[in-house]
Amino acid sequence: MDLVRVALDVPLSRFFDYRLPVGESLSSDDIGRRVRVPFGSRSRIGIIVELPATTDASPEQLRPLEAILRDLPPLPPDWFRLTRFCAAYYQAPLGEVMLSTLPKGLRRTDPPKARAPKRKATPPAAEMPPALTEGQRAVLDAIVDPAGDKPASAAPASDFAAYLLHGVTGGGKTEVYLRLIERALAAGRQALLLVPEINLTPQLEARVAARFPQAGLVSLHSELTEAARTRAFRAAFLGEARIVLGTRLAVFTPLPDLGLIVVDEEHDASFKQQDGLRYSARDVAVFRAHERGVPIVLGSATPSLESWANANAVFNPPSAKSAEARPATRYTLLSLPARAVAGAVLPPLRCVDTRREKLQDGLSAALLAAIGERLTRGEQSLVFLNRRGYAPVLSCTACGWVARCTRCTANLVLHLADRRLRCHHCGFEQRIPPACPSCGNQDILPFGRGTQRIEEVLSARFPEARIVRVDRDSAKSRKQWEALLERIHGGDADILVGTQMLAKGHDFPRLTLVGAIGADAALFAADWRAPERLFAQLLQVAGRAGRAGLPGEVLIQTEQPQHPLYQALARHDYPAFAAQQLAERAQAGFPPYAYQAMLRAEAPLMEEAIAFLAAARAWPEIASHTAVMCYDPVPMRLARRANYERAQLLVESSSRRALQAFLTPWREFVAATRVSSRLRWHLEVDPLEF
Ligand SMILES: Nc1ncnc2c1ncn2[C@@H]1O[C@H](COP(=O)(O)OP(=O)(O)OP(=O)(O)O)[C@@H](O)[C@H]1O
Ligand SMILES: [Zn+2]
Repeated sequence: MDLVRVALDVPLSRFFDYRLPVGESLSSDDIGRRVRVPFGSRSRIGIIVELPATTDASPEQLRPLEAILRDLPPLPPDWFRLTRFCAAYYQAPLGEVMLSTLPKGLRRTDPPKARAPKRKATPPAAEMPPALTEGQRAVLDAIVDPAGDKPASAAPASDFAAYLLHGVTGGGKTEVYLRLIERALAAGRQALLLVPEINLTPQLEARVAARFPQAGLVSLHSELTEAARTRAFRAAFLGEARIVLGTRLAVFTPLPDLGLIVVDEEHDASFKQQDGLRYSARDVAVFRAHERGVPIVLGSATPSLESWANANAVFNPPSAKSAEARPATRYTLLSLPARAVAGAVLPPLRCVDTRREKLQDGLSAALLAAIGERLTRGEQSLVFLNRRGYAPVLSCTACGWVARCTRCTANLVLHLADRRLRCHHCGFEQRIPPACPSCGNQDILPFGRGTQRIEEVLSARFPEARIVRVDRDSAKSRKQWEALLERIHGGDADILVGTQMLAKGHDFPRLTLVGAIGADAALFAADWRAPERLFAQLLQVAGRAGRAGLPGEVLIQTEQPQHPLYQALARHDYPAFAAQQLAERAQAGFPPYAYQAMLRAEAPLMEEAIAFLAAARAWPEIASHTAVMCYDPVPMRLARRANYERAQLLVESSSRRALQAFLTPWREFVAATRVSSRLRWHLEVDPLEF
């Protein structure tokens, strides 16, 4: 009998066998093809993983396939290896992983009629590249040529090499990427360029397209329509698109001629998927480059400490708790120590000590004066505050009532722009009450400041200035975001007030002042990764100043001017900051000197969530995994979200291998536990947030 084994998008670690209908035939070349199969009372799309000789299914269970889809070539073996790796490493069911990496259009049993893609007009002539700076030249010389143009006999089995490109802000990393892409294209290969949030980088898209108008560049990200994403995926898979620019999900695109992977802003937390398959696209990209034998470049002005440790043997002291000796330098460190534009230097950065002065609506005299100077000179200023809304707290001055979310352990944020109170965790919203709901007092007041309030303060202070606020409320859609960017680029903005949306990757030539306010909170956050994130954010946002030859300046309002983080920042000294943080982490046995996984549970009652985790912790075989430390279940910091109480259980080991060896059987045990239908759980490997 002709048997077909199929992977399906179901939360089970197994495949399903079907019968080949009479008259159809398949060969091993068809492994990787999509098929439509009956499953329960419905049809589903699956992927052929094997043509087995025998099956455990009884003849009655064995149903015939409904259709073999031949609109695309079969998914290739390297894609199987990639998805298998992810399923094993991230402890997720293989079928679910495989199907979830495909665009929705290819997972539908009723695919919409494919429209022919709009023919693009004849591409314009390619833009001329600038002459390289010395730094860029040195970096490019150090990176192996992805070209497979060596004589076959001399070609090594693999061109894999991983580079960490540490380039100061404005150092010209993008030009390095473009030159690498050029080399890959010239060698007849495809290039994959991963960026954290495509929304934030229409500029990059335009730059790549202008440089390589013939390369059929496609973008892959979650904001595309289903049809557009399917089209882009096809073009990449068929090799028509020679450059793929995308967010984390693009890392799984089958690319027959892959020759280069670049991960820009590799430190960015957006590379980590926070639901479903919780993978790190950066880490998956490194695996993929290794597996395909192609070079990979991770770029950042503020690399993740994981990557920095991988590129610096010196930060891997043998004294670190690590049992498994970390391979000395797994990545080659390359750097761009100076700005690329002639005359552009890193802006001087100064802390404004706010203990010594009375702030005017949250703004120091020094910052206000500096903004005033920019206005006179016709330059732009950016006030950075990573908190959207008007104020984080609305409270009654008489009874102390505070507007809280009824569904979460969180305050409601006041949004004056549309007169609403909003929960930033669950999306709940309501009108602003006219009086205190608790005591009836009419005097309820906002406390603290968000971007809307700073915008209001600045427009009262500088009525003649054109102020543009950029945050997730003002740039809800990509269209709105592009309109704002256009306004800023067109010079129709004097003062920008924005969250981290403005910190990343932008190049505004007339921007010469950056002021950061409200940053201190992160210094004392309970999350031990908070300093790493704060440093990266501030250095990135500071890096927006003075990029085009006009001298820039950065002011940071703080009550802790002597804090080592700010001191390192003032010197633009990422290596010193990283060294200090890594020393602390080695001491405390935190990543990258330990490997972690987190089991989380949520249920209507905290007891249920904790009990589930306690049962997981009571796994009888736990004692035999001596290299793994299993902590006690605890409520999460945001203990309730959207009416679910949340708890977590951390497991940790100094050996990645030992952790993996523990997780696989443990997950099976956990998955087999009977739980109430109201309880949800997931296991996350290498969690970033606590
Ligand atoms: N070789 C060069 N000659 C002249 N200008 C250059 C050169 N390389 C890059 N530039 C310019 O320098 C500026 C900064 O470059 P780019 O945006 O690539 O920096 P980056 O390292 O990606 O910075 P960031 O991390 O801050 O985004 C850009 O305006 C770019 O056009
Ligand atoms: Zn809420």
